[in-house]
Amino acid sequence: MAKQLRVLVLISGNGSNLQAIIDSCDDHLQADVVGVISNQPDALGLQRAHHAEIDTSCVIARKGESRESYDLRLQQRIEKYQPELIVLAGFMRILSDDFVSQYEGRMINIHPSLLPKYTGLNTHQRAIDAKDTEHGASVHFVTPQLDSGPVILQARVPVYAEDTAELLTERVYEQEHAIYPIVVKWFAQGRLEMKDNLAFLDGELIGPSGFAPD
Ligand SMILES: Nc1nc2c(c(=O)[nH]1)N[C@@H](CN(C=O)c1ccc(C(=O)N[C@@H](CCC(=O)O)C(=O)O)cc1)CN2
Ligand SMILES: NCC(=O)N[C@@H]1O[C@H](COP(=O)([O-])[O-])[C@@H](O)[C@H]1O
Repeated sequence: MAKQLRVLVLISGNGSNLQAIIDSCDDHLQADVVGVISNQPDALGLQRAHHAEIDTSCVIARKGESRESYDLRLQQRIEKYQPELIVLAGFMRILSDDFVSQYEGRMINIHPSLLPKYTGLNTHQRAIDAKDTEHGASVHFVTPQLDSGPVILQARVPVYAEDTAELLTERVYEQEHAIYPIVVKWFAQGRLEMKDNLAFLDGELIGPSGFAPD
């Protein structure tokens, strides 16, 4: 069997993106999810990991705990898994600069918007309120500035006049579940890297809207 990339997934909730990555892990993806860490003990994603016989762990914020203190505990837990790639999959905590610097270039996130539009939260409702006709999802490298790391791959969906945030969320989810495993595979194949806050696939610079096939 080809060498499998050691992937650690951080979650906070449902875990549908985690599930998409688990479902795509085989020789084809050349990656193994070696662990799942949640900051929420009741995250459904933990049950998904357990069902897939993947080791799980929780790092729960303590009352009044500083961001840096939490992140140090998170880092200590992460190191037990010796991951080669860290995948944020609905991980709903802003990570401190020191933490990000430890993993920059081997930590990715999926965000439910066409970055750089709509960083932060509540992206689907914001797109509807703005009467956008297009929305989507972005996979990007994680950098200290929130949702501002170099974009790797995007997927676009139409926004309809009658859309609710729930309808749009489901439409975006379908695309998220398609693109995240692709990016994990690219990383597993050694084709993806981040240099000088830019993303490269096969040595070619990836543009601001992500990889665009010829
Ligand atoms: N330093 C970075 N940290 C994180 C990044 C990043 O690019 N750089 N990506 C985010 C993921 N994310 C959106 O994709 C995101 C997660 C969380 C928040 C946020 O405002 N969190 C609040 C708490 C919100 C809550 O508990 O519901 C907070 O941490 O204070 C915004 C965007 C992951 N981290
Ligand atoms: N800013 C981070 C953020 O909003 N991420 C979003 O959280 C959801 C997690 O769903 P999941 O737990 O079912 O994968 C996904 O839609 C992801 O794009």
